[in-house]
Amino acid sequence: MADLLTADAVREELGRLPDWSGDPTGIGRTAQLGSFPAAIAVVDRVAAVAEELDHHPDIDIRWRTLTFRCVTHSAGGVTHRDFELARRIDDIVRSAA
Ligand SMILES: C[C@H](O)[C@H](O)[C@H]1CNC2=NC(N)=NC(=O)C2=N1
Repeated sequence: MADLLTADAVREELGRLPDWSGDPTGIGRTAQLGSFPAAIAVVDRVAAVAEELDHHPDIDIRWRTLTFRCVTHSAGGVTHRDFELARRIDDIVRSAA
C-alpha cells in the first residue's frame, strides 16, 4: 500500500502544481476546455493514463468544465501516486488548451 503523505508534504507538492489545491484528504483542479467534445477528448486521454498507472481520478463533467479529484482510495488519503497522476493530467490539459 502506498504511503499517506503528511499535511506538510501535501502542501509542499501542491506548491509545485499551481492549478491544484487540496489537503491530505484529496487534491483537485478544474479545467475549462473550448467545447464539450474537447473536454470529452481530455477525459478519454486521462482514462488511458489512469489505466496505464492503475490509478484513477474522480472526474466531474459539466459542459466544457472538468473537475478532477485525486485520492488514493485504498490508502484513505493522498499519496505520491496522486501527484504523479495530477502531473499527467496537467500535461494532457496543457496540450489540449
Ligand atoms: C486493483 C487496483 O489496483 C485498485 O483497485 C486501484 C485502481 N485505481 C485506483 N485509483 C485510485 N484513485 N485509488 C485507488 O485506491 C485505486 N485502486
